[in-house]
Amino acid sequence: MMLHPIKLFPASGDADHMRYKVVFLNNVFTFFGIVSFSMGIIRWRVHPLIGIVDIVFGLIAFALLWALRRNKQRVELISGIALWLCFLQFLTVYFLATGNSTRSGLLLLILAGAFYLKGRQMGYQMLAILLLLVVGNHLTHLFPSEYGHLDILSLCLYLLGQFFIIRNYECLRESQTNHLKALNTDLEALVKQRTEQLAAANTALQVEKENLKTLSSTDFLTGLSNRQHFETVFAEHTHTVGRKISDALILIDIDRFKSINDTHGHVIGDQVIKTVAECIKKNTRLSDIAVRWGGDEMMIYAPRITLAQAAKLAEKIRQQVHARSLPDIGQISISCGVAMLRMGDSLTQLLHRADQALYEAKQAGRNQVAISAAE
Ligand SMILES: Nc1nc2c(ncn2[C@@H]2O[C@H](COP(=O)(O)OP(=O)(O)OP(=O)(O)O)[C@@H](O)[C@H]2O)c(=O)[nH]1
Repeated sequence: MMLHPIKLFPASGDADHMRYKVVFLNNVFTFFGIVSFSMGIIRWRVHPLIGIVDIVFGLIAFALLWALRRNKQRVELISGIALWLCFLQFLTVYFLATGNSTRSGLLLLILAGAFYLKGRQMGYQMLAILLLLVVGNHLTHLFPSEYGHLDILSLCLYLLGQFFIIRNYECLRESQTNHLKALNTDLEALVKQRTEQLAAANTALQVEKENLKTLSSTDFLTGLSNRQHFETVFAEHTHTVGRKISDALILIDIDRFKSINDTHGHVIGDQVIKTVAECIKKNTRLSDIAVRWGGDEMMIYAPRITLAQAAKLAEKIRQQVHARSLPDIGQISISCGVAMLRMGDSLTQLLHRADQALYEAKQAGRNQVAISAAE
């Protein structure tokens, strides 16, 4: 349950972080001002000096109340002034008044106020000053006082008793605060640990996602893009491509691959496919897409390229493949068919022209590049 300070007078600006002190001082000034002022008027006839002192301090209390209402942020300064004025009034009343020991209760108020408003150090100092003054004056009789030995003893005991209660309460509060702080530190560490774990898990997930994405778009054997990925990219690309398209498709097929497989087995056949794929990868730009279309058929889709450049690229790859000598097999060769993308072309139409060119290359004796007759 949340505890709230008791308000004698409603204090505005309660959102202030020092509102407890402000409310406390508001109450003290109001209560003290009324009491002191009234007591001053009552005492006026019996003891004019004390009456004047009471009235003056009552007025000062109202002045402080007014100052506090205008300057809440200066609560520390105002509370300091109030404390010392209170102390001053105690001195005047204590040393000048006669015939009444009840006002010594003011001592207890000053001590509690010092602890509450100014903290432990000020509380200790005030306790020492008050004890010294009371006991010192009683021993030296510097100022006239009607307090007897027992009065002084009980006063000192009240002061000490109050001090122990405040001190113990402070210790209790401190241990509770420390306990809360320790809990908070544990909680912060736990939150930090969990956040780090979550961040690590998130990064791992991202990496896994990227890996899966790459895997789903890559041909396992060659590392080239797979057919499905190319079909998607081609559809997106032709959707956004402008009027000035100049893209080429180079269709590549390994010559007499069936007989390589039949003679040397599928494992060696796979090696041949990988070798051709490496040559293709080595000669493609970042903007090109190298694809394993299926079986021993691969292709390069090269955007922003002329027909002559595409044919030259195909020829270069053909020469490089032919220049390689594979263990057990020796030389291998490829045939290439080149076609250019036309406005409104579907992939099937483009492929059909490239395939026709490839067929021409095969018919003409293989190990060569042919350009589509439609170009
Ligand atoms: N090793 C291996 N062989 C494959 C793979 N996929 C398809 N093949 C084989 O590749 C051969 C394809 O041969 P074709 O392209 O039809 O004919 P070819 O012998 O290359 O004759 P030309 O193309 O006319 O020169 C078939 O024997 C398929 O079994 C694969 O992933 N690995």
